[in-house]
Amino acid sequence: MSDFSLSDLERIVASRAKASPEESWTAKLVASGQAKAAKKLGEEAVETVIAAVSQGRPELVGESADLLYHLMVVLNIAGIPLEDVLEELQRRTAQSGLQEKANRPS
Ligand SMILES: N=c1c2ncn([C@@H]3O[C@H](COP(=O)(O)OP(=O)(O)OP(=O)(O)O)[C@@H](O)[C@H]3O)c2ncn1[C@@H]1O[C@H](COP(=O)(O)O)[C@@H](O)[C@H]1O
Repeated sequence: MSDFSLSDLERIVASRAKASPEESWTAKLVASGQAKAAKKLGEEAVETVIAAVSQGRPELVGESADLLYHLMVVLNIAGIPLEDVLEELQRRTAQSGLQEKANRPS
């Protein structure tokens, strides 16, 4: 069981965002702006989908790691703490996803 958490990744991303773009992918991505970082996140999402439907377990694990890392970069650029996302997920535990879908205004 890994003791590495998304909070650890959030801290690493925040710290590396301040590094030089020549020595850090995170800094390079942050310097390139939200449009580029979000596009990269989208690519990683597609690669994760491909891994889920047509590749093996190691590929899905690897692409999922890329996806979560790039999501952390996008959240960092937007100034949204991981805590806000976790709070939203916690709020949603009050009802099932099917209930929420059924109660949406049409
Ligand atoms: N978890 C990651 C992580 N996952 C993926 N990547 C990088 O994301 C980049 C894009 O990944 P791809 O596989 O899509 O590579 P690619 O398709 O060749 O990329 P391009 O064609 O778009 O250039 C690669 O350079 C990967 O190394 C990551 N870069 C950094 N981290 C974490 O951030 C820390 C700091 O990294 P730096 O900011 O580079 O110092 C690392 O120690 C890790 O903890």
